Amino acid sequence: MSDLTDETMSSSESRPQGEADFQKLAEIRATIDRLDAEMHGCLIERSTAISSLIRVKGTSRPGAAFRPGREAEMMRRLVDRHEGTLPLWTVEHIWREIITTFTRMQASFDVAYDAGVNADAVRDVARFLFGFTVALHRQSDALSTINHIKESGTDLGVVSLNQPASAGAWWRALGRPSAPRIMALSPFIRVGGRPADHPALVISPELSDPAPPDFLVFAAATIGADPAPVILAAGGTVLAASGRERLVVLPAGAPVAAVAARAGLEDLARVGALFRGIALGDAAADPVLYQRLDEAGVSP
Ligand SMILES: O=C(O)C(=O)C[C@]1(C(=O)O)C=C[C@@H](O)C=C1
Repeated sequence: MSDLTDETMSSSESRPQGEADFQKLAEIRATIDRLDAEMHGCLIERSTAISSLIRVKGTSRPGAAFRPGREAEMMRRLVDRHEGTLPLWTVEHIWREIITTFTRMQASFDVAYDAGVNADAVRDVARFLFGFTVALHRQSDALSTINHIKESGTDLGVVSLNQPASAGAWWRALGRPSAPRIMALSPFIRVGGRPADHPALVISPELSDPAPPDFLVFAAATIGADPAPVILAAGGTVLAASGRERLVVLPAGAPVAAVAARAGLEDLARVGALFRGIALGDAAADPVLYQRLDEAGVSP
C-alpha cells in the first residue's frame, strides 16, 4: 500500500516537509479558518437582517417573497466585483443557494420541474437555482409543471425552452387571471463552460415586484407573415413558436398594440416579465435577452 502511494505521489508531495513548510501550511489554514468563520458570521448576520425584512415587507402569503428584479441586480453586482481564479458560476450558485434559503425563510415553496425533455438537464437547472434543500416535484411536461404551480398556489417551476413539437403552445396556459407567470430566464449569466446552462424559464405564481422589468412576455398568434423582423426592430425577440402561436418578448414600455399591428399578431396575452441577463466572452446568447460584457476582472 505504501509503495503504491509513493509511486503515485507528485514530486512536490513527496518532498520532505521541513519545519518552515509546516509553519507556512498552519498559517494558510489559519487564514482559511478565519475566512470561513467570517463568512459564517456574515450568513448569520444576513439571517438577522432577513428577520427584520420579513417584518417590514410583511410577506405572509407563501411564495410571495420573490423579487426577481432585486435578484437580477444582485447578480449584476456579483459579476462586476468578481475576479481571480474562482469560477464565476461557483459564486453564482452559492448566492442562489443563499437567496433561495432566505426567500424560503420568508415564505415557503417547493419547485416543480418539466422532465418531458432533457429531464436531467432541467433538474440540474432547478438545483443550481434553488439549491439542495428545496423539495423538487418531477412533472411529465411543461403543461403539467404549470398545472402543478397553479394547484399548489405557492410552488415555482422550471420549464425547458427546448420543447418537442407535441408540447404545442404550452405558454397559453400562463398569464390568465390567477394563472402562473414567467418570472426569470435561466441561465441568467451566460458564460462558456458553465454548468446548468440548459435554456429554461422560471415560472411562478403572480408576484408582487415593485421593480419594473426590462421585458414583458406575451403569448400571441400570427395572422400572416413571420412577425420576427418587426419584433426584432422593436427591440424584442421570439422565444418560442408552435404553428401560428408565438412566445414574444418586448421591451417594457414598447408600444405593444402598435408593434402587434405591424407584426401581424393577434390574441395577445401577457404571460410574464423578464430581466436582462449577462453574456460574457464568446458564449452564444440572444443579444436582446443578454447584455454582453467583456470579461475584464472575470475569470470563469
Ligand atoms: O430583498 C428582498 O426583498 C429579499 O427578500 C431578500 C432576498 C435575499 O435573500 O437577498 C430574498 C429574496 C428575493 O428574491 C430577493 C432578495
